[in-house]
Amino acid sequence: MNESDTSFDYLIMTFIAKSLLPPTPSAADLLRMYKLPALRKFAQNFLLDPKATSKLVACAGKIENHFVIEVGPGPGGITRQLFAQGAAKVAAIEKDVRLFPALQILADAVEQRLKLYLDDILTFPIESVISEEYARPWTDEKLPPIDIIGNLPFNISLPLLVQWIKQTSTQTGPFKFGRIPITITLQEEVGGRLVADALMLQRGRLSILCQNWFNIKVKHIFSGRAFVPAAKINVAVMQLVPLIKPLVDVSYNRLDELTKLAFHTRNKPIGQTLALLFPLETRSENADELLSRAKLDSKSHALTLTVEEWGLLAQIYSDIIVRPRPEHEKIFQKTTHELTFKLGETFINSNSI
Ligand SMILES: C[S@@+](CC[C@H](N)C(=O)[O-])C[C@H]1O[C@@H](n2cnc3c(N)ncnc32)[C@H](O)[C@@H]1O
Repeated sequence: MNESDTSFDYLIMTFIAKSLLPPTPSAADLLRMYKLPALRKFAQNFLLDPKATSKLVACAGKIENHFVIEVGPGPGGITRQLFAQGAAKVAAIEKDVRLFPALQILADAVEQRLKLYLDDILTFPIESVISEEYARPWTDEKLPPIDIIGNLPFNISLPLLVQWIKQTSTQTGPFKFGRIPITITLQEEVGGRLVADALMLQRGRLSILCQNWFNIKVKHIFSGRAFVPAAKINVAVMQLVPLIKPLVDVSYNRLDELTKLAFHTRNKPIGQTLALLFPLETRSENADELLSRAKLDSKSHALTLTVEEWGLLAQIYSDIIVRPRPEHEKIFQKTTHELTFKLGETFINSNSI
């Protein structure tokens, strides 16, 4: 938290919070009242200090009259700040049933404006709770008055992020309502991977996938001590705003397949790695075509390539594998199967990035 967040700004926030929210016990009081220890299985590291929760919500920008989807409200510390900063409505999805009596107190105080859902955010259809009145065309410069906000449970942050990137790439799920900005906490190291440029060691599959579809900013870094219980690492507040046009118009699956393979063996020259995408019988011919059409040297390394170069590679790869060559298709399927076997479950089939 920097200097300017403390004194005057904080007094104003507190004043506004009081004027917009009827008096209710604080999130910390609710945890004490209901005797709710944080549970590891739900990756619970609560943000209870109102200065910290107001900072997190401020990272989302202006949310006045917005519809907010909150991931994992916990005892409601961030939820109350959403109302304090003017959210019109909040849909909060929480998996831990123990927290509902505490959250219900807040829901009663704000009447119909807070809807609670006992569910798993990984399978919850977010789009089903957003009403059409908040939608904006994808191509509008102006973002829709909808936000996804959350102090995410670390154990599901990566699969959730991957799901949102996929949905953004096809403008489906909640993103059928427009370019909804996402403001979330991630481990600082993971946040670093999202924004890592070419040549940075943190650069990986996640950097390429995120940067192709989002404008990403690190908005704030919390020390692990800001959380209850304290987190062992620093935590970054990241904001991801979907781009009107991706850097490269390419399918998520192709870009994912290519970067998964290339960053798995990131120290090898790209020519060697990318050749593995193709069946043995056509390997050298296809790999040569891929590199020459992308104007890349076979000795380049994964870390040196720009998102645009990855995108172009994925487009050409797509081109090559969908070519109508029945015998090629057969061989290709066989080789992919062999690859899965050779490199093990964790490689081709894993979600790990
Ligand atoms: C890091 S805590 C944050 C809690 C609260 N927002 C705060 O900042 O104090 C993560 C929250 O997500 C909830 N959670 C964990 N897994 C979840 C899932 N799959 N779906 C929905 N909520 C989940 C946890 O129970 C917990 O309340």
